[in-house]
Amino acid sequence: MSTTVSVSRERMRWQPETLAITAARLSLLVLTVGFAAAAVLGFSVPMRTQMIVYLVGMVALNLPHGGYEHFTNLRHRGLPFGARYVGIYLLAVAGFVALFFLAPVSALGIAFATAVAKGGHGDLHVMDAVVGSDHLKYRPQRALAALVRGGAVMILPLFLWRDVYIGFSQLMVSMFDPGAMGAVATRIETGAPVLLGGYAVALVAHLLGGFLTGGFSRDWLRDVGETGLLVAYFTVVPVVISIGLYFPLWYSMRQSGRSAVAHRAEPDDGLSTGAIWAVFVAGAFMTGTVAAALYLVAPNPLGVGNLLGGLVAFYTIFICVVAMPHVVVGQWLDRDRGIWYVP
Ligand SMILES: CC1=C(/C=C/C(C)=C/C=C/C(C)=C/C=O)C(C)(C)CCC1
Repeated sequence: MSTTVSVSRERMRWQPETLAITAARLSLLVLTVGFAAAAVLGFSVPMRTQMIVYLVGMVALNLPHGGYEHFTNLRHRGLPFGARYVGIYLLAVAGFVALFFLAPVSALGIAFATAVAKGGHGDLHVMDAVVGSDHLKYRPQRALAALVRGGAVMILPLFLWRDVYIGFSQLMVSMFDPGAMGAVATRIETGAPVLLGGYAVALVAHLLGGFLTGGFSRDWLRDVGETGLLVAYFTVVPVVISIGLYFPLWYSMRQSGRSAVAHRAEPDDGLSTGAIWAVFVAGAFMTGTVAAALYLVAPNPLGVGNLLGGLVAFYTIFICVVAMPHVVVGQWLDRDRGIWYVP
């Protein structure tokens, strides 16, 4: 009798990863429904409020998770590996900043591609570890899944919130070269319908392909549900808020669920609290130094608009400058483990 009770309690007790995935889904669902209702009732959120939400979401909620991601990637890896990682990472940061001076429009394109890659590939590994990805049987299928999930973040808002999107893109480019602004606007204007068409084709191919290889399975159904939620969220929620809350509420929340699964599978490395604290302080110091250096070298660090807009533009360039090597060095050059490690 008591065994039955404890077994059913065990089943009912939620694992951290289940909680994280559910919380992420619920957060985006509530925001999507709320903003859809607001739109129907004719309410709109002032840009000032949107920018404050973005900064709080990205700086206070998302940045700490980025530090934690680096920490878990370097944990268990030894000093030579850590030193090599940090060295290549800083070189990549410097190279990316240099590209913003040489070709700001192309660099901005790489920054946007970083957001797509981080969102998409990060989510693919969450599917592998927690949600289920058995219906994605072939490599091109997995690449398409990552493109569709990450593309929802950057491609959909471009079409639906075009003026705001272009305005901020111009602001970001103006940090380095206000003269390059005209070129950005026309490139984005002409590229938008092509990108949206491509995205629609990729979306249908991804969902159909998953059905063909996985059938009417639980994993496929979950994929349809989550992909649909992302598409609805980025369609309905105004772009500055949608991107600013996607990273903390979806990306980071779900990655913490994946990390919970990864930790369970590996032995404790015995790092003392003091050592963990020291690594975090060193990481925070390095991050702050990169931000300060970017502020000092950029000709117009806060762009040529108002202060709040300038802060959004500066923070976005900064986070892309540190995120690009995070994906390239931390994941794609680190074949053994990478930032989205799944045991
Ligand atoms: C296009 C665009 C934006 C770009 C956001 C980007 C590019 C965010 C990247 C975030 C990353 C890489 C996070 C990593 O953890 C803004 C500023 C929201 C304003 C509206 C238009």
